[in-house]
Amino acid sequence: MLRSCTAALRTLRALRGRREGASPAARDPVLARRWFSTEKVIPKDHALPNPSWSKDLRLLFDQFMKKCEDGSWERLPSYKNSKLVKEQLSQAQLFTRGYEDGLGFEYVIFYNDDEKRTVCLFQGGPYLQGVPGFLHGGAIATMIDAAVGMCAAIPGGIVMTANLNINFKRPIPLCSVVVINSQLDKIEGRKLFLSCTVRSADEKILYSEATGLFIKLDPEKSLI
Ligand SMILES: CCCCCCCCCCCCCCCCCC(=O)SCCNC(=O)CCNC(=O)[C@H](O)C(C)(C)COP(=O)(O)OP(=O)(O)OC[C@H]1O[C@@H](n2cnc3c(N)ncnc32)[C@H](O)[C@@H]1OP(=O)(O)O
Repeated sequence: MLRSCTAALRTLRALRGRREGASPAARDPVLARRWFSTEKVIPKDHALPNPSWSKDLRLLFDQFMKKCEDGSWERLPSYKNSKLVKEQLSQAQLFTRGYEDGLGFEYVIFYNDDEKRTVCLFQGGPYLQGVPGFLHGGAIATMIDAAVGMCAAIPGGIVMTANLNINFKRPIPLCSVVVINSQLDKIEGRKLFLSCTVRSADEKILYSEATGLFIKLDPEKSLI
């Protein structure tokens, strides 16, 4: 926990330096080459270890990567930007990927198609603080929404959250690692019903429980 917070603070200091100093491209030759290059930039997959990941997060990540070897589990890649909105809103980016490494939402989601469930390994960084030393409830809700949402979107296609019910049972220490287990309970027409639990990395503490209703969008209906 201490190490991941230290890594996050290092990123913070680097960011402060960035505000005071020259442009990022001027300081970083790799970034500068990309900036001026006409080559197609391959988007960065954020669901992979980075230096801010704690030992617990890496350990769990390695365990799930092992489970992926027989094909029963699959690691879901995760990108900041969506091609769907690029033309209208060039600055749009996924809320959960909007922070520098280690400061906000560090997570990876694995999916098991046979069991219709996902496991999200999540480390909430120092920018997600609510009560001092603990994660903000809104940050927990966001991560639950994203994890349960992926569990709904894989079988359901384009879905939106219609209802999310959360019981916060214990506060989650900032920078700790939690495991969000989500499962699809039933489908009724366009409605997908899901449930999830948020537990400590050793599974001993139940932090939160939630249920969610996701609706498959009707292509005939406009969203606005
Ligand atoms: C645009 C998405 C693009 C996806 C791109 C993919 C890119 C991938 C990238 C990253 C993934 C990240 C995942 C993040 C997940 C976050 C998801 C969100 O936060 S989403 C943001 C937060 N969410 C929003 O902003 C959503 C805002 N809400 C809406 O837009 C609409 O209410 C709706 C689309 C949810 C449903 O509208 P509509 O299609 O017109 O549906 P009807 O009225 O016809 O009802 C159909 C059935 O459902 C029932 N029912 C409906 N609602 C409720 C309810 N609350 N309670 C109970 N029941 C409800 C209703 O009774 C009926 O039942 P029945 O009669 O058939 O038995």
